[in-house]
Amino acid sequence: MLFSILWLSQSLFSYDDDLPIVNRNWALEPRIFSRWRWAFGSEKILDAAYSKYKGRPYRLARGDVDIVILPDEFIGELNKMPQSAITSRKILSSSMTGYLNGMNVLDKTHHHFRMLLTRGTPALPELLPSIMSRVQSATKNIFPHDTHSWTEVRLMTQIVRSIGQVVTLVTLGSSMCDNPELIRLSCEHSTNAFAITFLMRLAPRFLQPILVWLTPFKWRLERGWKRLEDIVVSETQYRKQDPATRCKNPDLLSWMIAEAKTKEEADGCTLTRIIGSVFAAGIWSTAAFIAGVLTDLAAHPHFLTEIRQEIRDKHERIGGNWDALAFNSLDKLDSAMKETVRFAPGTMLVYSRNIEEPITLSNGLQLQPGQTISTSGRSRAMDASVFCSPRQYDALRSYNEDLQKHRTQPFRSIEGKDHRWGVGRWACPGRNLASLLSKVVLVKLLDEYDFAFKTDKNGAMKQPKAPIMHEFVLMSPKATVLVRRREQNSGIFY
Ligand code: HEM
Repeated sequence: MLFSILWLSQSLFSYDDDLPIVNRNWALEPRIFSRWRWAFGSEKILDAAYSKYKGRPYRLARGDVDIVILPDEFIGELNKMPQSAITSRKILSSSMTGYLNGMNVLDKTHHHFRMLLTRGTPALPELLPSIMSRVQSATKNIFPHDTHSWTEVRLMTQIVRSIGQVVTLVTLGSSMCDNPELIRLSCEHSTNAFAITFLMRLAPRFLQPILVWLTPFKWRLERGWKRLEDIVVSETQYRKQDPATRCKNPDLLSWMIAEAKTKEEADGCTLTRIIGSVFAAGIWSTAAFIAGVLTDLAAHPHFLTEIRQEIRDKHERIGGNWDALAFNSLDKLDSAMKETVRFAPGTMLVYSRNIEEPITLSNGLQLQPGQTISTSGRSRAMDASVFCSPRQYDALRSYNEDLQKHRTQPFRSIEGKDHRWGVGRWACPGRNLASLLSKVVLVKLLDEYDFAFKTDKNGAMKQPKAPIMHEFVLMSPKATVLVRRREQNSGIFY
């Protein structure tokens, strides 16, 4: 009898598509085990699955959801599917526990996505001088001036503030982004939203709505949402009274009001949620990425010297007048950026999508509505048949491999061999901003400062590494480095 019940339940909880299942030991295993194994061992799980099933689809039990992980070859045919058949909305928001931190607005709209790409990207040259002046003053205020001794700093804490100000500039405009309260709010918002995701993904879904209130992050986040709503709703009302003149500024809020197609798209509360979600998506990821490039280069001084020289030569050639073209023609720095993101990609699972209509892939695999698919960007980035000696850091890998290709597929491009921005129609809409902004910050910091690491008792350098939790790879807020202003720098002044 017991065996019959077990057999029946096992059959009910199994799939009938014969895909191998990874990270679940038996069909009835409580999902919490998969959650915890994934939270703390995702890198090993993906590596083991890739060596076993390379080139074949498999099903990954993440604990919160079962995801069909597809090999790269299928991305091309999936990209050709209509938007009604495959979408990124729900899975992005549920992976970020949007139902707990308010990012579930991403379920309902793609208005911000369109605006960031179709309005934000073309506006970058116009926005660049404002971005540069904010980075200039933030650097002066945040980083030490002493050229003789080293100061220990929490790298992320410093960089996040600068990035928070620029993302606020792009989302709310120059009239609002210098408000210290708003800068603090944007940074804290991003931190609290991620903290909730990281912690709550450890708990079963039914307990999350209760447990989340036991964390300080939820209370802080809710206070932040309230304050952000006050600011954004009143600003929205003000701009809506006269969109022709008050929505002329190049910022996300203005574009979204001016080009809203429905009443809801221009609603102050919806816009608050969208702005908050863009803070969460853009600030921490960009700051962590910049911190990663700096520490990688500091740990490999021969690359750092070469890249500094490239910056210095460019500075002289352009007579100190940095513009988008100058930033985008730093080939060696661009190559180092690709290499850092290959090791620390923000998220190891990319191209996560929900299936909305039945799809049959060219290998005969049937994808059903309600299923979730993804690809393992991490496995590709560490595949020796894609990247030679993949576990070795080589800042000039892309530059030396094929300079022509490196230039036609720079860091900001979605055409690269790895999937740093995701793939296809729904790849990261902030990629052009993230790339340009990172270069503005890196040019200034690499030229003007030296970075070093503390040593342990054996004298070995302690380079801070981005820890991995769940599928996320992000530099810790507690990571510290030693910083010293360089006596000999090019005097780059934005
Ligand atoms: C180095 C920094 C960044 C990295 C590595 C990064 C990477 C990614 C990735 C991999 C995705 C998922 C794409 C997919 O599923 O195919 C994504 C989504 C997203 N990113 Fe970024 N991103 C960065 C910076 C930014 C910035 C600066 C912004 C905005 C100002 C931004 C806004 C977004 C948004 C809104 C989404 C969700 C898109 C949706 O609703 O479907 N990101 N990002």
